[in-house]
Amino acid sequence: MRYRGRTYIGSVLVSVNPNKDLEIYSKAHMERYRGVSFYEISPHIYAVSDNTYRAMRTERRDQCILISGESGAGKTEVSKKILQYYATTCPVTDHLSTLRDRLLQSNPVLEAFGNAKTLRNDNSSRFGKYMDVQFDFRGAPIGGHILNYLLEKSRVVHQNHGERNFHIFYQLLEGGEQDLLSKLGLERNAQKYQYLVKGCCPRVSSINDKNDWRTVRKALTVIGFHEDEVEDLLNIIASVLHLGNTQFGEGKNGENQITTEPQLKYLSKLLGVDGAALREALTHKKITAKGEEMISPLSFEQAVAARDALAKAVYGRTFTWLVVKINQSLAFKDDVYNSSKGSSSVIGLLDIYGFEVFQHNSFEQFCINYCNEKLQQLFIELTLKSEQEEYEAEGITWEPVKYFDNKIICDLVEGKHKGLISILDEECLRPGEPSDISFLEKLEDTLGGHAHFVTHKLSNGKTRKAVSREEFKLIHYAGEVNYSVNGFLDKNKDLLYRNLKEVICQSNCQVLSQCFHREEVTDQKRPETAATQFKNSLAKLIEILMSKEPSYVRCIKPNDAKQSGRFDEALVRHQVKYLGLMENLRVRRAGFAYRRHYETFLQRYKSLCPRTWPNWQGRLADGVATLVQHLGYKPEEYKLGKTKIFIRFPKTLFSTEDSLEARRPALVLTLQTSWRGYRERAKYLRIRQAVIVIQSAWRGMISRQKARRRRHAVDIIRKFIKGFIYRHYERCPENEYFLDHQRFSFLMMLFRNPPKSVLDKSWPIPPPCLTEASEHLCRLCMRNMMRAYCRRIQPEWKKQMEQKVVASQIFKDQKDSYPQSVPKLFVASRLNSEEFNLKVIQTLGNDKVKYGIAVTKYDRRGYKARPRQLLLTSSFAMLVAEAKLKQRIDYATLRSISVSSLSDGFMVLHVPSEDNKQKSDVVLQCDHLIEVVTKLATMADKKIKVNMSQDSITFAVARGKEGVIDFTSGPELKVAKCKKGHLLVTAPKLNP
Ligand SMILES: Nc1ncnc2c1ncn2[C@@H]1O[C@H](COP(=O)(O)OP(=O)(O)OP(=O)(O)O)[C@@H](O)[C@H]1O
Repeated sequence: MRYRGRTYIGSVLVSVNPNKDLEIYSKAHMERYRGVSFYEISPHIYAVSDNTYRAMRTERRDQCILISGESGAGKTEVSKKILQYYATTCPVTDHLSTLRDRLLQSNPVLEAFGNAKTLRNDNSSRFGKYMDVQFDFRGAPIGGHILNYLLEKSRVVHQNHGERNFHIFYQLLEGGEQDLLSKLGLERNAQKYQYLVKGCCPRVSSINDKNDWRTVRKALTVIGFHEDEVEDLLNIIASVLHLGNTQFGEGKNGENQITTEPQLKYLSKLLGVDGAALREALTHKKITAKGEEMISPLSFEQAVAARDALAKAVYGRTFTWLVVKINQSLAFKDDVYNSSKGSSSVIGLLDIYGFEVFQHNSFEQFCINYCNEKLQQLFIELTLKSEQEEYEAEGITWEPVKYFDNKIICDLVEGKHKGLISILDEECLRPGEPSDISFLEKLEDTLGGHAHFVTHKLSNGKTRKAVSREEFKLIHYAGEVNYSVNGFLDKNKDLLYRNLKEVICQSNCQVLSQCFHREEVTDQKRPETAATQFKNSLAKLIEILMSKEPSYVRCIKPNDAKQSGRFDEALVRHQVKYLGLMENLRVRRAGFAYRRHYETFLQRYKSLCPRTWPNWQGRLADGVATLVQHLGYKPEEYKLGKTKIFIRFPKTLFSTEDSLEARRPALVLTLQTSWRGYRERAKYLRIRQAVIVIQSAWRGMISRQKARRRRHAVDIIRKFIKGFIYRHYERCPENEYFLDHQRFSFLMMLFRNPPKSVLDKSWPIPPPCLTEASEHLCRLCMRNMMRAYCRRIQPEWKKQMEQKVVASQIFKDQKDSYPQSVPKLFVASRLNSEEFNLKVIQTLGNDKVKYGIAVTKYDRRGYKARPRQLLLTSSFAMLVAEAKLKQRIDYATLRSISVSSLSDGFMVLHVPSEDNKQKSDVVLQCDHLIEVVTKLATMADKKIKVNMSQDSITFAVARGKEGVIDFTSGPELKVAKCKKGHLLVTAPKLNP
């Protein structure tokens, strides 16, 4: 055996109670065992805890740890250490830390109410406990659930010598504040309470009730008990003590009555029931006979039994209520961890009473030992039997290991009809006067001859002494135990008189009303007996355990004296034997430490061999063979069965696990790479898909836009064509667009290219529909321009214009040289200027004609001159004077001027005279004929008539004679006298 009292058989941990603190449960120790392979480090409960935890996480299978051993072997301690390990090493969040605290704090509460000092163990669990710890997918504890089994209720009313009642009573009396005790009607002295003095052992050196009280009170708060609930709970505890002190005695009339009134008062107050009803119920019973209810008084013994039954029932049900409340506070909260619900896994911890053999064994020991038989059966099923059967089934050559199969004992206890429990139930239920002795007789009748059942009557002379007349002996797998049948029937029936039950059902204490349902009183159905209930709950427990992967911790008690360092070999040998450790060892030695289905094995380790990675295509067995060959397994290290591989030594599997661990980073990298690639590819595809969608939407939009434009264009073209066809019609739907457009275009054209000046006569041709408007517009435009022009025009320019207008009126289309004269400006001083080249060309006839010009007044402004006189400019007058044409001209008589229509510069001023002899016209040649004539005409207020002659001009010569000037056009200007005596002027032809 390894140091510090621990070793493994296969994966079974054998733990020896050191009975002292070993200082191997520190946080540092937990860290040492965390994630380390089972066999790499010295055996420890933390190794089992960690291994189970890792198995749960890697294999995703629910696990359970079965802790077994006899009372005082250290089971409860082991289960606490396991819980502590998970609480410390598992990942937790804020919410989970509350749960972790509750999980841990549930222990002191359950121990206070369910543990007691026994002869074998100062802190013996007097109930069986199976606890499920639920973990989420991250491995964090998220919930818990406790199943409790068969509380040893009889301890409430009776304890063997040297033993105590449940801890909570002593804790309350030792630790409870004085106020609290007064309120509960209690005294701080355990000796005062009948239920606490039976074992004569109120104080135990290893137990500090005062401290434990504080721990329990704190734990109740942490778990979430409401103050009212705690108050109710304490009331119930106190009421049990008061019940114990409730005494009966004979009344005046010889009837049985309660003699302790104060107790009754406290009881009615603490239990929240009517005092009189309770008094009545404790001293009378209600019997229903032939449908009629009758009340009959109880005898002294019956009243004591009824009182004790009430105390046991109240305490027992309160304990169950306590477990229910703890479960509620540990419950997995769906709403908080909804996401992880589906992926949660469970580790179950079974800490159940060990095999018990006392001096005096009763119904409780019978149930406890039956439970141990069942667990041994499970152990056999899961390890010894199934393992050997498996080798056979898998075709592995195997030398069977012999072991004792305790199924025969289980059947003896639980068998239908012929089982001990069935017989007990039958006896309890049968009419007549069944008794413990009649039960024993029935057992003898039915089970007589069974190899594992012995009674005084059935045993032979040698062994008869070992079994008393009121006992039966069972030869358990762990040893022989004598059970006294006394109390078997009562304990099995677990009956509470109906009227007592009715009273408690009326209680206004919240906890009691949850423990005692009113329907119970009315329900006619017989309740299940305690043994049957226990049998059924055990069957359920076995079912739960079977569904999980088990790990075992076998606890060994080294000595009965609870001493450290003392090893009682006989005692240990006995435990080793009954725990089946030797068989287990033999099977393990001869067998294989591990087995895995080919598929599981291949799936887990295929990455270690290039030929099996990533997928093996052939038969699974071939794949596994290839894999183990690659891993270098030696032939003695493994065997291949029909569906599984069997690995003999743990170290082989661990080295494979180590290889997997080493390979893991690369695998993770590969997975990460593939995943990232996959994710990016998916992202890319998504983007591409999105781009395609956007593109097609965009293209669709563009195409639709184009199509819309085209359609619009086509519509317009169509409207244009139609409009064009109907352009001459009245405005109608067919042409309205066209006309509008024409109108708009025309107006826009005008807007953009309006006539630049008044001289710009260009005007766009309007569409027919706008002809009239166009004319109006044109007129308006011209008028506007002209107005503007006129506003801008200078006076000289105006004068010029007026003269030009006059010139045009006279000469336009009349005289050939007119067009050339238009652009030439009239010079204001023309008539004064030298350029005014005026000379007398000819005087007709021989006579010298005297010409005279009467310059009556010279006025620079000209217009102001006397209107009746021809006003000539001085230079013009000078010229005339120079030409010695001294002639008096009465300009008022100058009625006409004759000019030819050709381009010559000749003009004849017709000067009328009364005197024909004096009369002579003036013939002048002038370069600026048009200007001169215009000015003369203007000066004469346009009353002068300008004759335009085509061929010839006749003029008057003095003395009544007439001269003629003939005009002809030729290449150049020529003046000559022709034969007829006419003056012939050849005017040059001008280019148009
Ligand atoms: N690992 C341990 N280290 C130190 N002391 C231990 C250890 N295990 C057990 N003990 C001591 O042995 C006592 C009994 O242990 P425990 O209550 O766990 O036994 P048990 O097997 O649960 O007994 P029962 O079946 O009666 O409940 C403890 O109170 C403690 O003093």
